[in-house]
Amino acid sequence: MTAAEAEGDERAVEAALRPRSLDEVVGQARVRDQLGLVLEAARMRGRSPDHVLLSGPPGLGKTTLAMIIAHEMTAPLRLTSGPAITHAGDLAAILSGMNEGEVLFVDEIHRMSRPAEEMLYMAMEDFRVDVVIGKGPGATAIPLEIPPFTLVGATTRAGLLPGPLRDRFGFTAHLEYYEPHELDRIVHRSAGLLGVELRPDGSSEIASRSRGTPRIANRLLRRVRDFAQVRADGVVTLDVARAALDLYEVDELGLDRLDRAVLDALCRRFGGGPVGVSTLAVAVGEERETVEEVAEPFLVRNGFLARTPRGRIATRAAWHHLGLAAPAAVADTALFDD
Ligand SMILES: Nc1ncnc2c1ncn2[C@@H]1O[C@H](COP(=O)(O)OP(=O)(O)OP(=O)(O)O)[C@@H](O)[C@H]1O
Ligand SMILES: [Mg+2]
Repeated sequence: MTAAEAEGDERAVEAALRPRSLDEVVGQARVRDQLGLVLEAARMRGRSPDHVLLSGPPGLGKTTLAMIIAHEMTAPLRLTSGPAITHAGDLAAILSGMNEGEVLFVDEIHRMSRPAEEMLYMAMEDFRVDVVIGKGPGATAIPLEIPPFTLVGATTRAGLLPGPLRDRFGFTAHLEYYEPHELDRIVHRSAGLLGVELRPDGSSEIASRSRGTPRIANRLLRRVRDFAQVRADGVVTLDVARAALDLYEVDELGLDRLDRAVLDALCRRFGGGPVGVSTLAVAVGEERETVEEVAEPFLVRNGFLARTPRGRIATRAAWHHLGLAAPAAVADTALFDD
């Protein structure tokens, strides 16, 4: 199997594990309740639901919820993403092809170009866009009606969305990291779908190392399953889960190789900081975005790293976790928590 095939395979498994209806969604009780109400009310009125913004760190269920919204409304779903819309014309082409009641999912909506964003404001509010034909003094704007639709936007960075765009969403759901008992249920559910035999303590071991993230829980489950099949009798017990996760360098707290590399660079190379996130990213050989959106939220949440106006600093817990003695000046996390 080539790397591309393997990745395609992973994506297919991920799709197979996605809950299809709100009832199947584990955790996020508040979001589920609120969204359920929005959808139910829209169904009663026979109208498209209000535009929905889903925000939160990667892997918590934004794409899943977008698909569920369409499914619950028995509406077709169109998928696109901010980076794919480089010109306003790209968006005009999508919008002009929409049918009444359709759900348009724009992933990474914070990465849309400015002109497209402005066109979207109008489309969201008035279900109309102005398509500009030609350039310079001869340019004319042709108004184009769009049938009522529901925009579902997803972003890992709600803070980056301009106010006017944020305000045009009738409902905003912020997804939170999952509790270990919720991840435990997700692991059980996925094991059932994948036909993996799982002991309760094996499952909770996977859940507790999954950084509060369903996608990671599902990925770790698959790696543990590999290990169980090849090195054991196929059953995921506590010992099997532990041995497999150690092999894949996921530690007891769920820190993976990137998380540890970030902390390691921060402490060993930069004396605990403060250091800018770009510098830190270069030091670990990763994109700034990856460090900022994948590693940092988890490290901040667990009190290993703090964001300060002057840069990132390692907390006492970070030094400890690496087995290093913290310099006397290292402050307690609480002072810097943001
Ligand atoms: N509440 C949930 N219950 C059960 N499984 C879930 C839940 N949320 C997410 N998952 C699982 O986690 C996987 C990742 O979810 P999803 O793709 O929706 O995340 P995302 O927020 O869109 O991430 P990204 O920001 O990277 O696009 C899905 O395949 C799904 O199986
Ligand atoms: Mg997604």
